[in-house]
Amino acid sequence: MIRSALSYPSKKNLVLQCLRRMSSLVSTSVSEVHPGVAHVTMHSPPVNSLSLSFCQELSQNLQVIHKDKSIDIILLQSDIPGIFSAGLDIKEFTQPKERLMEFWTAFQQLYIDLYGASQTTIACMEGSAPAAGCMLALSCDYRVMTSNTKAKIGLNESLLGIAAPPWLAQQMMDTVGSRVAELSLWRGTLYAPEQALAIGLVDELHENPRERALELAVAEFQKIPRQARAASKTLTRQKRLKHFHQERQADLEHFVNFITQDAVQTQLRGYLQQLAAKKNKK
Ligand SMILES: CC/C=C\C/C=C\CCC/C=C/CC(=O)SCCNC(=O)CCNC(=O)[C@H](O)C(C)(C)COP(=O)(O)OP(=O)(O)OC[C@H]1O[C@@H](n2cnc3c(N)ncnc32)[C@H](O)[C@@H]1OP(=O)(O)O
Repeated sequence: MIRSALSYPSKKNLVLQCLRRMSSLVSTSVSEVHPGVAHVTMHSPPVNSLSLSFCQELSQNLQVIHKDKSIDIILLQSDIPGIFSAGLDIKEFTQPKERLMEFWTAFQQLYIDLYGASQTTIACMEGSAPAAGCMLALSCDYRVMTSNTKAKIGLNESLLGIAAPPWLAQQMMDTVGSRVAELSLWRGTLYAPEQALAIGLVDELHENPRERALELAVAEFQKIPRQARAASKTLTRQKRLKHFHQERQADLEHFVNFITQDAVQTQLRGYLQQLAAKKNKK
């Protein structure tokens, strides 16, 4: 579905037009909302879970925006009320080995494309962001979250009987510090907005994260020279990305070996049943 949120009469932009054509096929849309500022909107109901195709599409859109020199700020958002992203699509974990490899490779690529984006990126979270949903937010430069207490954010992988990959754990440590990250990871804590703000997992709470993110982008971030923003990002992220590229193949093998263990598969099936049971109780 195409979002025609091109509320600003910008110059013709072939790249964005091309993105809109691609986006009409699946579950992300891209629109320029202000000169230099693009919304990337996730809309894969019911919960924006990151399936293989969703990861690939989001990556593809980010790669095209990266090449578009007219865009210097990306606002990542969801159009599903109460949800930013439910994280990885758990059903993907039960697929055959070849598919698992393709899936994890696409997820790794999404991390590279978002965490490594040269543009300034802002996560506008109007709802929950567990696990890889939190990864999307952690990969952005700035996080604005709804103040609605129903929303939760964090790395809850341990509650599924699995663990976050090392590079995601590292993002958490870089953001909230080692000790808080350590406790959060083994407890699988999902934080309410005020708690997330208190530990520095998000940067701001707002009733309307989209409105606030656009205001920040235009009134604050665009006033900082673009090349200085990009260079500052390189300072803090280059080392992590280099390490990630070195470990990428090992990370893939580790994922497949880990996720295909019988005990892990049993845990995951149980977790999916819990989700279904919760829904039936509603
Ligand atoms: C040392 C070890 C090193 C390496 C290890 C290697 C590999 C391990 C890799 C681990 C990485 C994991 C990252 C992840 O992202 S795992 C996914 C974690 N996500 C969750 O736990 C979220 C679960 N969902 C929820 O909590 C809620 O759904 C949510 C709060 C998001 C929304 O709640 P709401 O009440 O609005 O909706 P529901 O009724 O719960 O759900 C609606 C339907 O959506 C389905 N659903 C929800 N989440 C997922 C998901 N993540 N994947 C697939 N499907 C999902 C849910 O079952 C409902 O489906 P239906 O019943 O309608 O069919």
